[in-house]
Amino acid sequence: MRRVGMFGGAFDPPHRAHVALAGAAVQQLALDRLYVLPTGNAWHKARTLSSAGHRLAMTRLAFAPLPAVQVDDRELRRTGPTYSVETLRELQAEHPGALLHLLMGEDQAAGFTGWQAWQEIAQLAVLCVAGRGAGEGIATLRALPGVRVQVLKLPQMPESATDVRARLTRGQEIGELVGPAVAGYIESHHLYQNT
Ligand SMILES: Nc1ncnc2c1ncn2[C@@H]1O[C@H](COP(=O)(O)OP(=O)(O)OP(=O)(O)O)[C@@H](O)[C@H]1O
Ligand SMILES: O=C(O)c1ccc[n+]([C@@H]2O[C@H](COP(=O)([O-])O)[C@@H](O)[C@H]2O)c1
Repeated sequence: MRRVGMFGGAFDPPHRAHVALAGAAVQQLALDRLYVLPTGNAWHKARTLSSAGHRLAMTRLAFAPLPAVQVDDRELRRTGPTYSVETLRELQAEHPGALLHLLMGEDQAAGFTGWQAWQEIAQLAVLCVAGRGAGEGIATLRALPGVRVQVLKLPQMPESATDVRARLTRGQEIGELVGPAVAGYIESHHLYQNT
């Protein structure tokens, strides 16, 4: 296993931009495996996330069409705040010699120096960014010494989990945003009715 990716997120819920980003990364970075990890304790987010069980189930459904993806629940099982550096250390130990790639959207790139041990993350992995704005996040990363940055070629994608949740509270359709499997799960479990 020579090229390994990591893509973390709240996935509350996962939507089509997440899957498009993952698919583009597998192809453009020639990843042998991409670990997709729902976040356990998202210390950096203000709102309380949906339960780990629901987010894990939806993440499995959303990424099922991508054979290189392995949905991994280790961050959900870990106690304390979720730090990506811990996961990258584990992946490095599990795949000695592999080139690690950390995937993120540009909004996360913009705040990267606020991440726990970001310098170590930059040593452990190539940062692979999908545009989600005017380019400031990518410029921020490129200005950091010792950071390897790769920009994924993708059209700008307007989807956000915030928008999906807002639509659900208004009783609007979300199938186009999340795909039929996740939409069916949300409907059958009555999720996001009051968020
Ligand atoms: N439309 C998008 N374009 C590019 N990257 C995205 C997009 N949506 C999410 N991402 C990236 O996917 C990762 C996980 O995102 P997350 O699960 O927080 O979804 P979100 O849509 O940003 O959620 P929320 O609206 O609740 O903040 C992050 O790195 C984020 O930048
Ligand atoms: O490790 C950190 O300090 C850190 C700080 C902010 C975000 N992250 C990770 O970045 C990923 C995307 O975060 P989010 O908020 O867009 O879901 C998710 O896996 C988070 O755990 C990680």
